[in-house]
Amino acid sequence: MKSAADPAPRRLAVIGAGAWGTALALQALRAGNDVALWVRTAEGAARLQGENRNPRLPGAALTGLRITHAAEDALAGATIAVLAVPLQHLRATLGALPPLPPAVLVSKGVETGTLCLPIEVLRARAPTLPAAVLSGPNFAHEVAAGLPAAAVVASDDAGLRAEACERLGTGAFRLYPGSDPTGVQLCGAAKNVVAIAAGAAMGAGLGENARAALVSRALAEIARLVAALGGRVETASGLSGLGDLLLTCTGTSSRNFRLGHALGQGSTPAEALAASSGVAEGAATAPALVARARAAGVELPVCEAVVAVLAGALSVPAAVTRLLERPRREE
Ligand SMILES: NC(=O)c1ccc[n+]([C@@H]2O[C@H](COP(=O)([O-])OP(=O)(O)OC[C@H]3O[C@@H](n4cnc5c(N)ncnc54)[C@H](O)[C@@H]3O)[C@@H](O)[C@H]2O)c1
Ligand SMILES: O=P(O)(O)OC[C@H](O)CO
Repeated sequence: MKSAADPAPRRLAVIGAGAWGTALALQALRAGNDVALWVRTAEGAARLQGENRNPRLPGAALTGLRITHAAEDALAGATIAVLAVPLQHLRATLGALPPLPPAVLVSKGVETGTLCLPIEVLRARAPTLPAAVLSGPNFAHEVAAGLPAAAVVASDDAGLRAEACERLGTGAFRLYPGSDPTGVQLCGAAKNVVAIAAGAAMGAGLGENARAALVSRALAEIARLVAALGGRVETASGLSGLGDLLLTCTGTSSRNFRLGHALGQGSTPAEALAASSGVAEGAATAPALVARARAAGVELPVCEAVVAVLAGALSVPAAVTRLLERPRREE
């Protein structure tokens, strides 16, 4: 029973009610927060309130969440905002929100055109707001179900990363504080592109050996990119790098893997994108990631192959041939 001495639960707002925002809202509730979940449209909010379930998360009841379309209500009194909209919509969403409390960004990707990472998109709106990124091998439906999982919460702000780990973590959802937000964001963006490549390899029937080789070489290119852009090489072998590559390049729940699989089986990019359910962030991120890497003088052969396939400039078999014919260097 709650005693008079128990502090009131602290408020936390989740902005975005896709699969991941909803799963994290449920997770924040389990961790003891008073949670508001902001839904983009009034119709969407009414549907979630009425049905007490999110169609993107079969089986997860939303009991206990305050679901609202009013951003002022969602953010009133909140001491942390979890920003969970797809990266390509983050800038527009932020532009329509009232002032934010310290933010935890959970989108993975690089913005088209600006080539910004999530925290850089936030900086355009709130230049000095404390910000963290949460990333790791996390399928939303498993986190929503309370199954064991881990992620890193990385920030330059030691107070925020500690608070976010405490406010969003539980025994089953193990959050590690980290101090390399640049590396974590690059790993989270790149793994979605690599998952498209892995899916394509499997869809084309190239076999398990080919996938393992592809993912290992992709890990090397991610580590080079992280180092070139000021992150730490070790981050690539952590939860946001190797951990998420393992999940997304092998788990058939991955939308990015499924998109690649369809390409490998012979769908055109337009057909594969039209058939994909939810947001496969790797598709929009691939050209932006490659452009950002090129600007830093870094070559990303696997990601560049994905860009060419998605643009319809190269078939999956031709992309494989191109990768196999590259001059060999020492590993
Ligand atoms: N689903 C996962 O398992 C998972 C896990 C970790 C990270 N992520 C990341 O979280 C982010 C959100 O993914 P998700 O899986 O929750 O998305 P989703 O595919 O479940 O839902 C898409 C969301 O985007 C919203 N949306 C559509 N058009 C919009 C617009 N114009 N402006 C603003 N919002 C719009 C929809 O309302 C919906 O809430 C992505 O960056 C993804 O990479 C997802
Ligand atoms: O379904 P995907 O490919 O967007 O992957 C979801 C998460 O990013 C996995 O960590």
